[in-house]
Amino acid sequence: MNYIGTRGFNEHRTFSGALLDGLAPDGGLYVPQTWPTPDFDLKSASAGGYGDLTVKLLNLFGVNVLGDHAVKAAAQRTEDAFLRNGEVPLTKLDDNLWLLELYHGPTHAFKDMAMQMMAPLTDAALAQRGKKLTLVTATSGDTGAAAVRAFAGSEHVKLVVFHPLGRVSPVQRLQMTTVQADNVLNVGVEGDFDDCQRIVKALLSEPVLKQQGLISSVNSINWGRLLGQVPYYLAAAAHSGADKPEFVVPTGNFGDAFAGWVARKIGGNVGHLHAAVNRNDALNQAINNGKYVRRQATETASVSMDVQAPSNFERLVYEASGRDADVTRTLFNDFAATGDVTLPADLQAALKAEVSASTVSEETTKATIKLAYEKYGQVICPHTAVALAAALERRSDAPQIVLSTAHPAKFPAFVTEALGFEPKAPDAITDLYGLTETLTEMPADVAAAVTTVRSFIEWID
Ligand SMILES: N[C@@H](CCOP(=O)(O)O)C(=O)O
Repeated sequence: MNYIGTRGFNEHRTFSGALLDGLAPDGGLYVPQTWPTPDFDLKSASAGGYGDLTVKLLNLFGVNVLGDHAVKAAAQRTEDAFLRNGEVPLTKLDDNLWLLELYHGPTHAFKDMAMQMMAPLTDAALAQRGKKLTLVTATSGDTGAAAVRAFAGSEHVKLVVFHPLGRVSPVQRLQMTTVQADNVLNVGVEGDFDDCQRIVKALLSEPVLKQQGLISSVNSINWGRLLGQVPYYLAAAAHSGADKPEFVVPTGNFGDAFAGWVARKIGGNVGHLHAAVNRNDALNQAINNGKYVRRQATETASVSMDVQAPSNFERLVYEASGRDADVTRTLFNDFAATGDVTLPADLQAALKAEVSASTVSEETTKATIKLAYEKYGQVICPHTAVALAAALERRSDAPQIVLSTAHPAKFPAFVTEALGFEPKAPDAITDLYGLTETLTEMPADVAAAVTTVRSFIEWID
């Protein structure tokens, strides 16, 4: 299994190469050269357990270049982050309606599954090459916390996490800034998530940094990160017993929804995919109105979804255009230059055939948190509420699985406003309050980021 880029990069990287590059050298995103056909039954694939399913899936996508030991370690760690008391965390709300609780890992967000897996895989890839690595990562809250948790203390990795200053929840910030590890640097950027992601993409091809050693990212632009999110679609679909359930996904950088697309593409028991966004709805506008426009992100309660330039939209465009690298490159280069592109009508229609999308207001988000508690007895986070609201609006006889992506105690203020009481927090969250924080601040500027990262990574080979 080799990987190529969405903008025409065709040098065929192995999984290991794609993992350590993060982005293809021409700025495109890595995708498998061809979509593999599993030689195992995906519908019953989780019968042997989540770890076993993950091993099969990782091998299918060529992760075995890193050796069986690394694959097994990765699968074990992702299983530990996924299960709730040893079980698939699927909660039935109603006939044909489930919540998939993806927040039972160490930082109480769905990012833990893939990030726990990325740490042993990255270690194995570096050991094979005898190299060290700088990881740069943009976060609107959950990715950064999960990355810090997974990589803190790693001997071979230095991790720099950029978050929009004052625009992640206090718990998310504490999860990042209170981890005192020499190999981790937290940077608050005077801007929004899209500024952070733009900076990260620029750093990956920055000549001075590249000269100093390997540099990659653990955002979902990295194929390895995204692959770690595929198994839970298959496990949830199998566990529900439903035939081709629809998945409704709270959406920011579009990595999670695209992982669902991958699960379906390789023949998984996955039906329709719906991306639910908050009022930062560039993705919804692109899919439904054919206009992809970059606006400044505004703050919402579902803060991790405050994204206006969702990176994985590029993978969807590549696939929907029939893997047309010229169309993809032109569209995303134009978008980077002007921030305003109109999609060709045939491309828009093709995108719509793959994924639907809708926008949920702040008012509806709050009302849905209340409804989830009163009708279903569930306390949910604002991101989950966005997806549940979208699912309820789409309700038919079709089975639906709503991804519940974070613990409500990561967003206590808004959840308390909605419910009139504070969500019960696990010890891992209450223990954060009062700890010492370490944070560097910086303008939303690539040159400033280069200086910041350079002075942090002087040990690189
Ligand atoms: N919602 C994310 C934004 C980054 O997404 P990723 O999937 O590309 O890592 C966050 O919480 O940071």
